[in-house]
Amino acid sequence: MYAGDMKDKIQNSRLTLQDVSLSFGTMPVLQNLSLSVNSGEFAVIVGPSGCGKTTILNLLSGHIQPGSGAIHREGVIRTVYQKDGLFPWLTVSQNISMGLRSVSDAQQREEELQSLFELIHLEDFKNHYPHELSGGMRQRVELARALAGNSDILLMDEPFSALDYQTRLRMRYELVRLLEKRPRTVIFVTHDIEEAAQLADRVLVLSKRPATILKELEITASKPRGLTDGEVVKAMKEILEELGILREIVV
Ligand SMILES: Nc1ncnc2c1ncn2[C@@H]1O[C@H](COP(=O)(O)OP(=O)(O)OP(=O)(O)O)[C@@H](O)[C@H]1O
Repeated sequence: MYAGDMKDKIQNSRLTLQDVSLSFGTMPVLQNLSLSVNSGEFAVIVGPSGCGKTTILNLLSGHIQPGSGAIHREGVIRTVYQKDGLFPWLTVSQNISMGLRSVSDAQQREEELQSLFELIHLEDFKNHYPHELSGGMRQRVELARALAGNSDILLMDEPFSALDYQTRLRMRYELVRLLEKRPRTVIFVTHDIEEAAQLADRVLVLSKRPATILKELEITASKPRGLTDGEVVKAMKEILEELGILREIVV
């Protein structure tokens, strides 16, 4: 699937959890949780540590099954995690090609690979191995692999949290730029309130475990958003308030 067709195809990528409950042993992690992510939407999930954010992504990807409730998914899902998911024994080019296995035509695969390299500006590193790249470069390769071929939905679990602050800021802009070229439906988990406010169309603020949605915050400002843009600062304040963090710091 190529950029031109993507806007149409993305119309069909929806994700829904309906009344989902899940326990690990006797510990309830999710209780009657419902949420829905629209085609082309960038939804960010924030919430206290251990409240069930990764569990929600695992349910959405189909890695685990709910105890009760329904999950509805339409579209090809790719995941990007915090931990470097590249195969260390494969070159950058071979790693990205893993995302192109469904493209059967060799020439089409080669063209797509070339276009992905141009997109992430790493043409000179095709034959390098992951350990020869910086952390930010490795995450760009991860993004290229996730955006390769016919994916529709990206599930991203704290993808930038292992990077230094400046690289994280750059990666936010990079992600916005890449999604402009290759639109996807995104569900993005983060602890970083700035990141949420700069990237999200909608922020879902979760409660402590068992997680419920405390607040849904729509952010309509155009992207890329600056860190000190009015809407970004306002959203950060609202998220912090909802999480009870602003109150704790002030007290
Ligand atoms: N496979 C599992 N078996 C047992 N317990 C689990 C399993 N996976 C997660 N848990 C527990 O479920 C709860 C939710 O975990 P989860 O990883 O979804 O939280 P999280 O919100 O993503 O946390 P963090 O923000 O710290 O990454 C935690 O208490 C965790 O210990």
